[in-house]
Amino acid sequence: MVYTVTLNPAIDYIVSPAKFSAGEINRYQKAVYGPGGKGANVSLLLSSLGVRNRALGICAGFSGGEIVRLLEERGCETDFVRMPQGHSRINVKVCAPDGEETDLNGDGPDTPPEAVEELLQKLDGLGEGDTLVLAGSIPRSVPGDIYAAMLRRLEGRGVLAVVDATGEALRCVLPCRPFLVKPNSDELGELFGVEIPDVGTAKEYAKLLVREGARNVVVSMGDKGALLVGETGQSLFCRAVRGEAVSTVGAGDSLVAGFLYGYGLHGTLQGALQWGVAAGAATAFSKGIASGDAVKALYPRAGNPSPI
Ligand SMILES: Nc1ncnc2c1ncn2[C@@H]1O[C@H](COP(=O)(O)OP(=O)(O)OP(=O)(O)O)[C@@H](O)[C@H]1O
Ligand SMILES: O=P(O)(O)OC[C@@]1(O)O[C@H](CO)[C@@H](O)[C@@H]1O
Repeated sequence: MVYTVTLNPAIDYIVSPAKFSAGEINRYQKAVYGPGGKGANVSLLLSSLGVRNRALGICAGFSGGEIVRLLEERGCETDFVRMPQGHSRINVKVCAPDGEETDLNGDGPDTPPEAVEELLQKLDGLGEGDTLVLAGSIPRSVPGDIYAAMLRRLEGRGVLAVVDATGEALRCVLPCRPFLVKPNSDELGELFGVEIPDVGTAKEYAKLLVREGARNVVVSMGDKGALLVGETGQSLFCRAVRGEAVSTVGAGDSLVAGFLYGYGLHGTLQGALQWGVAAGAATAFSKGIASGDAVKALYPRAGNPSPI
């Protein structure tokens, strides 16, 4: 069973004004909103692809209740810790007509140690055959090494760990030997204080993450595609599917969901990467997270990942 953890879930409110300029009143006609936060997005797409999973996390207030309701409405099993104070964030995504996207992501509610402890206890039942996806930002009030603490708690239980995090939260999980980490190229660059202009440079720095302990690293590179570097030294590149992007919000999370779906289907990293790239594109080409059917329809257009 796959479990996703979203410590800081959100309602994503996506607007596409006909014109957008900072400092002015920008009017929009229609908005699309849905449950968000990286782990929740992975759960949404896995459910739509028919992969049984449970979305875990911590939420609060009217928005937290709505996030859980919307997830369940879309077929996700959920088990969130509900805090009595505060409210989960509402993240506003502005898609400008020129294709540029602006994200307004909140800090999220204060999250006390008791809420984190309650969540940790929910993880205690995981074991052999389970996959745990830890994805998204860590609320300010939660220790920055919480993902590493979760993985240490599960050590020796045969749980496959997937981590989509940035900065120190990512670095400190590496010694726990996660099955997969998925930085995008900017996040990988930030980790080493460098620019990642091309696939060759991405490969060089992804290898360093493998050396620090990651079993597999996927570097997502937006409309270029995605690179995989594995612990046995293999590296594969899969070019992005060509098409018109509508909103790339959640494309990285979709890549993670597609990767897990493909890995379950084929049992190979190659198959996993190809499904991941198809899923990322399916979400980039739609407003909100793509449906499983849209991913399956795009899969034949995703090229075979090839050694690089
Ligand atoms: N414009 C696009 N056209 C085709 N495929 C895309 C496009 N944008 C993203 N993708 C696919 O989705 C994958 C993930 O996208 P991206 O690298 O933007 O992730 P991300 O930065 O982690 O996104 P987010 O944080 O919003 O989830 C890419 O590796 C690519 O395969
Ligand atoms: O602030 P974080 O946790 O880093 O990212 C949150 C977020 O931008 O990530 C998802 C897209 O990947 C959205 O659903 C959500 O709003």
